[in-house]
Amino acid sequence: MTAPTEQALSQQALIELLSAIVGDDKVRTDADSLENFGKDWTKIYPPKPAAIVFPKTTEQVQKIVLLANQHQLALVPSGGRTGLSAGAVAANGEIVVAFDYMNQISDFNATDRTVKCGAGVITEQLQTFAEDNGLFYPVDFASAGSSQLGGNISTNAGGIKVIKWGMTRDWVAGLTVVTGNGDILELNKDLMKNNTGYDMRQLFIGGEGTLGFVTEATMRLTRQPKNLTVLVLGIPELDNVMKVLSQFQADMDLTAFEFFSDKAMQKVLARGDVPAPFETSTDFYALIEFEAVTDADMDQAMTVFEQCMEEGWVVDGVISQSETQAANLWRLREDISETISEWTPYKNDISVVVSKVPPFLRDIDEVVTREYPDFEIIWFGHIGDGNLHLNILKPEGLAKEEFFEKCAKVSTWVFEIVEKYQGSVSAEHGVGMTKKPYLQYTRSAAEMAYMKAVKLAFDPNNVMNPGKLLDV
Ligand SMILES: O=C(O)CC[C@@H](O)C(=O)O
Ligand SMILES: [Zn+2]
Repeated sequence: MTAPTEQALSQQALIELLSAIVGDDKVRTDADSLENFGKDWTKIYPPKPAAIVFPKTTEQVQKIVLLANQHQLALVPSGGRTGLSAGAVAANGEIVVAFDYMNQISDFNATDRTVKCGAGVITEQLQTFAEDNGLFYPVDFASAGSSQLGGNISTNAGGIKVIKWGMTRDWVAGLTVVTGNGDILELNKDLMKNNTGYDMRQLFIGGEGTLGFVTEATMRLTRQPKNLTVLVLGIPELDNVMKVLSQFQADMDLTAFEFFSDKAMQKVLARGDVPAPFETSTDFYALIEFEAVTDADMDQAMTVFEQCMEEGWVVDGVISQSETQAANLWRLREDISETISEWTPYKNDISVVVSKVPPFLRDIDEVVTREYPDFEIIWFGHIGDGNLHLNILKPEGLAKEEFFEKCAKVSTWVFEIVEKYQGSVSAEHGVGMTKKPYLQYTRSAAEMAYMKAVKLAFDPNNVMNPGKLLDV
């Protein structure tokens, strides 16, 4: 459906054509909107979009894409803009397609346990909807109050419950997308079983809007968990965190297993919003969550905790006795990212298979402590999934550019270790612009050539989020 390419448009003509599709009041070019909708949480690249457009239907998105093909315009999809890899940044005069008005929840089906969501539905909106209907949407993260489903799907967002419930991919029953060619595709039609060849739905999940834009999704829901209980344990040696994980997993079904360093926790505590978990301070902490359905579940957790104490892996611990206590313990972990954003952190979001975490972590920690003697290093993450967040904090007096340059150099060594362990340079935050130069540490040259071919099949004129994920 690609239309022939025509002359470049003047700004005025562009606004008129966009307004003809979505209406005058759904196109914005004021300075505040350009600044706000042109960037995500990375804040590295100065935003410079040409216009922000707010479609209300899939057909309007299709018309915008056809227009982009006709005039060689670049489109950037925009959801809650909570991304950390600059996947939704418009720094080069692009048109931002914001999904805020496509936020309807409809077609709830209690038998199939599915519900249809516009791309602009906020994660928390879906979580609340599920709860109101006696069900549960389990993909959760600190930014659930502002992230949108279209963005979650396009980045295959993970979060804090992946160990039990998986990533966003596992909850997408069907998708409506507009491809870079301007075709509307209904992918998988919400089926549980559908072995009819390539599952193209999966290409759009985690595709970062480079093949097309997700406009609607049917999401799966599940039963509500019962009495989620949180344990925080003090673990002096990093190596022992994984021993604690194995010990708990041998006997229990966990809904989360997270870790954070004392340095990370001290930053959160310094804000004064949440109390310390216990008096002893250790270099590392694990946060464990499980369903305490019966007294036996609680006894089991206590038995494993005592075993870990006897082994000397754990020196202190606390268990939540109420939902409020559980929520406060979670804040020790969930507030880290936002708290440290004050220090303009250089972010790494790396992963390996769980069994390789201890040597992987040791190798990387050695490199970063050697190479960053003057920088504060903050470790935390979803260690139960093999996913570590390594944040390097910028010292106060150092210019941002110099800091990022130094970090990028060390990144290469970090990613060589990632490659050696066959890990990922982006476990859950996506590639966007920040990780694009490092994709080859995780993807082979042959894989990347196929990825480019796929991109061009769906988006031959490279109008969909160009410059993100990979260059074509
Ligand atoms: O800021 C980060 O590095 C991680 C953010 C998020 O993925 C988290 O797990 O809190
Ligand atoms: Zn994370």
